[in-house]
Amino acid sequence: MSAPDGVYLVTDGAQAARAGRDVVETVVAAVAGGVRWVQLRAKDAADAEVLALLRAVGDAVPDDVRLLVNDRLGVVLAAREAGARVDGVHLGQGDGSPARAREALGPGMLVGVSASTPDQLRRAAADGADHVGIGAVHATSTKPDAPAPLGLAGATALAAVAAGHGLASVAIGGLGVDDLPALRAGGFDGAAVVSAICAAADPALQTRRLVRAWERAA
Ligand SMILES: Cc1ncc(COP(=O)(O)OP(=O)(O)O)c(N)n1
Ligand SMILES: Cc1ncsc1CCOP(=O)(O)O
Ligand SMILES: [Mg+2]
Repeated sequence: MSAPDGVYLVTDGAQAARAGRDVVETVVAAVAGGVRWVQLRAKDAADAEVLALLRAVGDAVPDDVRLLVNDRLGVVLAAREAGARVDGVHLGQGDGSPARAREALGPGMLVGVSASTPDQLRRAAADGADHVGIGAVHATSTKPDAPAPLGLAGATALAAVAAGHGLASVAIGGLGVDDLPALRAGGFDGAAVVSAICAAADPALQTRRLVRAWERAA
């Protein structure tokens, strides 16, 4: 299974609704704009709703789009058992054991872990994660309990530590088009965004801008 690369969409249903869309429409627009990595993040939804959303998104996007689920290993296991499309789970520091997720999912699925310190990166690698979300890069109103902003320099220093442990890395937190060149040049494999796409008036166009900024930095 591959590791995240390029622009990675993390969904937010409330932001999408405020912009006049649902999550499936937002994901379809982002995929039309070039996104190939999507994480369904629905903090207040019941597991059954997340599973239904996963099925709906899986039916709506091409096979080369990777689909991960935020926080909920149980939903990933249920989806796999039911034959629904799903590629892995993303776990934060308080979301349960990445080692248990790796054991349950086996080597063929993705385990992403959030990290904001070198020690968290070291443990993520030891626990069998294949990639990490490093942040928050900047302050963000999407996640009020996000770790303190690392800044671009602090985040890229952690991307180098992640690479040293054999982990792919995506940056996250307050990211926009202007951040992407420095993040890519600084060694990140991808950049994860929530509001830049979910709250955009035209999510396909905004995704194209993000993807172009990432590609130009190659
Ligand atoms: C790619 C990516 N990186 C980091 C996070 C944050 O995860 P977490 O710290 O568990 O916070 P919540 O998203 O669960 O609120 C992420 N979701 N994705
Ligand atoms: C989920 C998450 N984890 C760290 S910051 C963050 C929120 C990122 O949202 P946005 O891209 O809107 O700043
Ligand atoms: Mg979490």
